[in-house]
Amino acid sequence: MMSQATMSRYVIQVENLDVFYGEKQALDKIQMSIEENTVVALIGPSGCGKSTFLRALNRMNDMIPSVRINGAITMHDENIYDKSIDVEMLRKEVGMVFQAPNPFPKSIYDNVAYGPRVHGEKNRKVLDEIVERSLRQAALWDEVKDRLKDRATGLSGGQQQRLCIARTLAVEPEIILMDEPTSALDPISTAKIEELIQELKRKFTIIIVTHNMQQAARISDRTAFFLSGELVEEDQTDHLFSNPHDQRTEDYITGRFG
Ligand SMILES: Nc1ncnc2c1ncn2[C@@H]1O[C@H](COP(=O)(O)OP(=O)(O)OP(=O)(O)O)[C@@H](O)[C@H]1O
Repeated sequence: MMSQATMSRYVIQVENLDVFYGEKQALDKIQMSIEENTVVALIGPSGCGKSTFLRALNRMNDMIPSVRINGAITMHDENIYDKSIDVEMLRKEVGMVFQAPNPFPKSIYDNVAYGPRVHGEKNRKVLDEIVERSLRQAALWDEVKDRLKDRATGLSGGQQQRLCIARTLAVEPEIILMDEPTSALDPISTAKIEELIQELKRKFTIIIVTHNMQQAARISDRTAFFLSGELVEEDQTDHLFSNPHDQRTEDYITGRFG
């Protein structure tokens, strides 16, 4: 056993990650270490590889037939690309929230209970507890507690996105990936999700793709700037925005291209 002091604070270590779609290289030798209980923002122009990087972290790219991956992503001292890895378990540990809210056409309750049920939970009392806890963690409980049997698709866009976050939390992940989770939402719903992210990082590690640099600056501890498949710079968010090391980062954050 390692002592507490020598144990890595990094929940994710990415080493020399290449991702190809057929002949096209989408990520080139990415190195990044991610500490627990932080929010990491991924920024960069369209097509630079942000979503590809995010999807590499829970092996969502595996579903695309032409994909080829080199390098390693280590979580808890295991390479998630090892043959022995149970991808279903990995996706339980590393949850994902998408750009457009995508609740199932089921009740609010059944959306949140979905994951635990898939993993074998049948006890109604336990499920009730999970649903309430997850909805509370997603700051949605008070708005929906009297209508848990209503269809999720009747909720507002912002509520649907918080429901999708609750659905992710229900299986108790360690890491939450978010791919532009507020880009389809109005400013008030966006502010609620941003506030929620600040709350969630006490318990989870959050990696978020955003096109919005103000959002990255508001909510993240660290920011990673990608360009043409390369990780140009990764730093504490306030440093990256106030004192970037690379000219390309400076050009991007000052709006010279994008
Ligand atoms: N399924 C796929 N098949 C082939 N090429 C793909 C696929 N997905 C992404 N790519 C290519 O890989 C590169 C990186 O795409 P990716 O979606 O990761 O970028 P991004 O930074 O997330 O872009 P955006 O901000 O527009 O979502 C792009 O050139 C894109 O065209």
